[in-house]
Parts: sequence; structure tokens; C-alpha cells
Amino acid sequence: MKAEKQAVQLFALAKRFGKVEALQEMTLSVGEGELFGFIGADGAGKTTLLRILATLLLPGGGRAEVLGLDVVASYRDIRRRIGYMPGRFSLYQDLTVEENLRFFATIFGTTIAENYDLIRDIYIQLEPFKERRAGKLSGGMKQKLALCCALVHRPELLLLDEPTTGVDAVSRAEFWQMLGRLKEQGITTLVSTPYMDEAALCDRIAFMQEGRLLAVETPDAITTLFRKPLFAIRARQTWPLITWLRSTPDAHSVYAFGRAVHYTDNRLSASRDELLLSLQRQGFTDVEVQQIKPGIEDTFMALMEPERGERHG
Ligand SMILES: Nc1ncnc2c1ncn2[C@@H]1O[C@H](COP(=O)(O)OP(=O)(O)OP(=O)(O)O)[C@@H](O)[C@H]1O
Repeated sequence: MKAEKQAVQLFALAKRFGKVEALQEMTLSVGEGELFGFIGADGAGKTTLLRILATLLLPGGGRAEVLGLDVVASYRDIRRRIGYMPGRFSLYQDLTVEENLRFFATIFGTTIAENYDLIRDIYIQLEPFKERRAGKLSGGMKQKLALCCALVHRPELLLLDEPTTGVDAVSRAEFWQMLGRLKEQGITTLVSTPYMDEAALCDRIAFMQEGRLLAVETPDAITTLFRKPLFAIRARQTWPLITWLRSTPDAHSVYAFGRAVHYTDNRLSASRDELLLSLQRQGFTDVEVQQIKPGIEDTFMALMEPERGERHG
């Protein structure tokens, strides 16, 4: 049996821009064939990391290897073997769909026909618009074309920087189905996203905050890092509810979550009935309290808590 190989390895990788530490000694391995997600808010360092792996930015400290090659010493070889889709669209707006694709194929010394089987599923959806200029496509279509362009030279590794940001829900779902199919073809994908529902579709995810990895786990396992009792609370008035909960001494975290408020209590013994009673005593009406299983987003918020706690005093 073939030993498991690493597609990407970071060894205390660091990058600083003036005073900002965009990446702080990050160490991580991503195996061949993995669909790996980076989750983090704006400024977490996701773009910086992907740009270093795409050999477009030099590391400031530490080392990174892509497909077993050093990103500084072997940048030319790496560029031939990876596909990179930057956050802002990489397309030529004045070229048509077909011209864009042909352009990207040509710079890699290949043709659309040569690798058509890889892009076929995606390109079929674009074909009716192949004479249209890229600038005139919808957001979802642009993103599919950008993915085709990143794939047309049959890369072994795909680096996708927030590919679905600002794209409608249907196109987002279709895009992730495509990533699943690419995985079946053995392509390793590193993708950054601010969307927690997308995190659940990855083999493993890394939570990032201020250039650091908070946790790296499978989507199922990551929620076990959430250890405090979690309650979903509803009342007639949401904002007074949030304000009051935040003022209570045992509150650990309180945040709006859809129409409910997700509340964690510092006491492991906190009970639903007790909470319900104290809310009713405060005069809240139509109160519902339910102890729930934490999801990926709850876990992410909880792991970010130290800094949030400071902000909330
Ligand atoms: N070229 C640069 N010059 C100065 N600061 C930079 C530069 N690039 C990134 N930064 C800073 O580094 C930090 C990480 O930025 P980065 O773009 O990697 O984050 P991100 O997680 O990708 O967020 P976003 O989704 O906003 O791009 C931020 O504080 C950002 O302002």
C-alpha cells in the first residue's frame, strides 16, 4: 500500500506586514486528496497563507512545502502543478468565456480539449454563454469559469480563496458539489471560506484567527472541543434578552444566532429549568429555553472567546 503523502506542509510559517503579524508560526500538514477548509473572519490570514502556497508571496519566517517542494526554491515547478483561484476574480473581463479558458490553457502549454474530461461537468453549464464576455456573467457563472481556468492544466492541488463569497446559495451548493467531484478524481483542495455550512463539507477544517490556528479537526470532531452547556433561548424581545444575559455573572458567551440567542453558562451544572425561571422572573415573555448540541459555528465562536470576552469587558 502507498504511504500517505502530504500535499502541503507548513513548518512554523510566519509572515508580517509592518506591525501586523498576518501568519504566526503556523505548522500544519494536509494529506494528498484531502478537501481542506480554512475558516476565519476577515483579516485572519487566509489570503496571505494561500498566496504563499501559490508562490506569489514570500514567507517571512519558517518554511512551506507544496507537493513536497519548497515554495521559495521550487516556485516554478509548483506553479506548473497547482491551480490558484484568487478571491477577486482572476478573469479577463473583456475576453469571452471561451477566450479566457483558452488563454489559461495556452499559458500552461495545454489545450481545452486535452483536459476536457476534468472540466466537462462545470464547462457544460458555461457552454451556452461561451461567446459572452466574462465581465457580463453573473457572479455564480464567473466563479465557475474561474474554477475551469484554474483546472484547465490539470493541477494536482487547487488553492481556492473564498471562491463562494458573495455568490447566491444555489451556486454555492453547485460549486461545492463540483469540489466533491474533483476530490473523487484525486485532486487535493485547500479552500478558504467564511461560511460555516461549507466547513461541514470539508474532510478537515482549520479555524484561523489573527494569523494563528485555533484548531484543526474533522467537522464532526471539532464540535467536541466545545465543552460548556449550550442553550438556545428565544423570547419576545431579542435585544433586551441579549443585554440582560450578558450582564449576568455566570454568562460565558451570548450571541444572536438566527432568531434565537445562543448562550453558554460558566457553570457545568446550569440547567434549562433554572434559566427559564430566572428569565421569567426578569419579566421576559414567550420564553423558550432548549439545551442544544453545539455546531461548527458555536465551536468557532467559543474558541475565539478569550478575545471576545475582553471586548465585552
Ligand atoms: N500587502 C499587505 N500589506 C499590509 N498588510 C497586509 C497586506 N496583506 C495583508 N495584510 C494584513 O494582514 C492580515 C491578514 O490579511 P489576509 O488578507 O491574509 O486575511 P484574510 O483572512 O484573507 O482576510 P480577507 O478575507 O479580508 O482577505 C490583515 O490584518 C491584513 O490587513
